[in-house]
Amino acid sequence: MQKIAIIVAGGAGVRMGSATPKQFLLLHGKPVLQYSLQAFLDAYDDLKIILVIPEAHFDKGNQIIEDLQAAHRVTMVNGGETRFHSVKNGLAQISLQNWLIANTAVNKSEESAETQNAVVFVHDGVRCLISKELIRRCYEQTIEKGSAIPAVTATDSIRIMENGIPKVANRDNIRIIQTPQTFLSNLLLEAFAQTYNPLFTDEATVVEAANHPIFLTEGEYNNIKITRPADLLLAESIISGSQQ
Ligand SMILES: Nc1ccn([C@@H]2O[C@H](COP(=O)(O)OP(=O)(O)OP(=O)(O)O)[C@@H](O)[C@H]2O)c(=O)n1
Ligand SMILES: C[C@](O)(CO)[C@H](O)COP(=O)(O)O
Repeated sequence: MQKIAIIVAGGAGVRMGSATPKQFLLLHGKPVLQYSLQAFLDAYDDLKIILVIPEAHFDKGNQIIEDLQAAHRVTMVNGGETRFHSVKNGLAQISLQNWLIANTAVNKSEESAETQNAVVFVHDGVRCLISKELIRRCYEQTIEKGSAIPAVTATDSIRIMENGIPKVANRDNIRIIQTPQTFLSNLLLEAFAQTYNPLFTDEATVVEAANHPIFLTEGEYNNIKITRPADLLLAESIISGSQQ
């Protein structure tokens, strides 16, 4: 089935506190975002990427695409006000490019076009340690169940605040959610037609709000989201370890 990855890198990186948005900071001499793109390009030869970044940084995006020699596989679009709006901009590109239309004309007088399903991955550009194995696991499960949301179990003790009181939670029941959140395109396109709700923190919440179940799959502890300066140091040391 057709494979499309929407890599969202449209944020400002406020928590990182750096003038350059974190997706463009260097990790062992290469931008964080470059690692994320590379993993998807390597996972499947026939996968296309929609890269969502702020228009003001298109020059940086173009440089990354050139360094990866991937201009024929990557389309760049502008970011939105929130992550939800950035994903929506990416999804709009799928329709604009007619990627889901298969021409099934039997003869010229009876031309008809059929909409096909694709597998769409939505990935945080700043989860730069994503593995090919996880991408492939998400693809396989999506074909089988319609979605794949990577998740890992909690390793810290967890408490939930209830009216200001920290109540202990059974951490065995907690799952920490990652990306790539992966869906059949018809499910995702329908869900993203909804009006924005601030409770939409990821694609799974959007799809559930459209009354569709979502299915978790095993995530990876190394698949961290670069959010604060310490995450950058951790990623650097994980990459150093994997190169030895
Ligand atoms: N309007 C937005 C906001 C976020 N993102 C992307 O969504 C991913 C996860 O978001 P987060 O870590 O929150 O990134 P920022 O919004 O940049 O960080 P912060 O909240 O600290 O400003 C990142 O790859 C980010 O670039 C996006 O594409 N468009
Ligand atoms: C999508 C996500 O990475 C799943 O864990 C997360 O919800 C993004 O949150 P952020 O606050 O926008 O970084």
